[in-house]
Amino acid sequence: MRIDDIRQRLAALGAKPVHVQRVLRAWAHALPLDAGAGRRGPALPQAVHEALPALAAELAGLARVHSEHPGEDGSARLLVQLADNQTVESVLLPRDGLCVSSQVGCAVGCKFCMTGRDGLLRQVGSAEIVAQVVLARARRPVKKVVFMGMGEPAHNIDNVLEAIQFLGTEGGIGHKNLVFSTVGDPRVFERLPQGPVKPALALSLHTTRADLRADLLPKAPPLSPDQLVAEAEAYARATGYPIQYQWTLIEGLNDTPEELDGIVRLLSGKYAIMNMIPYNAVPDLPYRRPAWDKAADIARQLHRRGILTKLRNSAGQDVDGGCGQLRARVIAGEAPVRVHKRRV
Ligand SMILES: C[S@@+](CC[C@H](N)C(=O)[O-])C[C@H]1O[C@@H](n2cnc3c(N)ncnc32)[C@H](O)[C@@H]1O
Ligand code: SF4
Repeated sequence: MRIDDIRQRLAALGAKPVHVQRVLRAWAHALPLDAGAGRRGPALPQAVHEALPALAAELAGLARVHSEHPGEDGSARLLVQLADNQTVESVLLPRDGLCVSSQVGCAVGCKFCMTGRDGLLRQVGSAEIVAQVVLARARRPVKKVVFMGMGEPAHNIDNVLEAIQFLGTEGGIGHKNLVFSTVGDPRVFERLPQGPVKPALALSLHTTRADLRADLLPKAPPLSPDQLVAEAEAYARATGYPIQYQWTLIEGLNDTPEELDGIVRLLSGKYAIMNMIPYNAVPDLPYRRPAWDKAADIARQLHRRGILTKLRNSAGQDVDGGCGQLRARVIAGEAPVRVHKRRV
């Protein structure tokens, strides 16, 4: 379901724009849909008022918690069941953040990512994206939303941008606290600068070598790392927020001295933060997580060479690392693993 469908249904019942906004704002903040109506503004038309219980039930059915898995770091991973029983993952992050999913599955097929293994199953509608925020807000405050869960937001850009625009207005989230995470796609560089709500951009770079990137991210658009950085830099300068480069650090693959030289060449002088996230191993895949000390040394070296670098663990990794792993385990009928790893 799209947010626009809800707007149109309310309008068909006689709701004026001010009523529609009031109902949607209440929803976005996990309040009863009639919260505030008649107190600080006009009462809702009778037909709208009468339709609210059914609408509330329908919106609640867009996303339900199938299971909840608290992590050691204050995060909690939610397996979220959509109305057609498909499931996606949302992660409640420490410090009022939320990671949401934009697709069930993903067509990019990154070789190291669990989400990409079965291809794309379906798009997540804009209302279903907001419903993940509403579910989270029923549990704790949400002041930042990152699109780093399952799926490639660029492949569902209309729904994702509709959700971003809504969250940045009625949803009350600061624009730079909405983070669009992508492998990089011409549609992103064309559409993001045009929107009234401009999110921050996280670019999953992973390597500075065009040949390795084409191999690891087989269905990502054929933009070279140099082209991606040039496009992203233009967006950073236009918005005033730095690009967050994502680098999933994989042992022996993109943790080499040549890659560090490549990063320095590509990102020196750029308005950028390099986020290095050691890989969470996925069963049956040949990729390995580097030792924490080695990852820390890489981050230090980059820092010394002038690249603002942060070494991070992905949140909730003790309750099933990279996005898509929890869903896969539950589908396979296995209990989520709990492993103890060093935290940042
Ligand atoms: C799941 S993707 C979703 C957003 C978008 N498709 C992208 O690739 O940026 C978000 C981030 O998770 C990372 N990721 C995927 N699998 C991972 C794993 N097993 N361990 C650590 N990071 C992983 C990706 O590299 C990407 O930077
Ligand atoms: S890392 Fe992102 S783009 Fe790649 S398969 Fe996973 S979800 Fe899709």
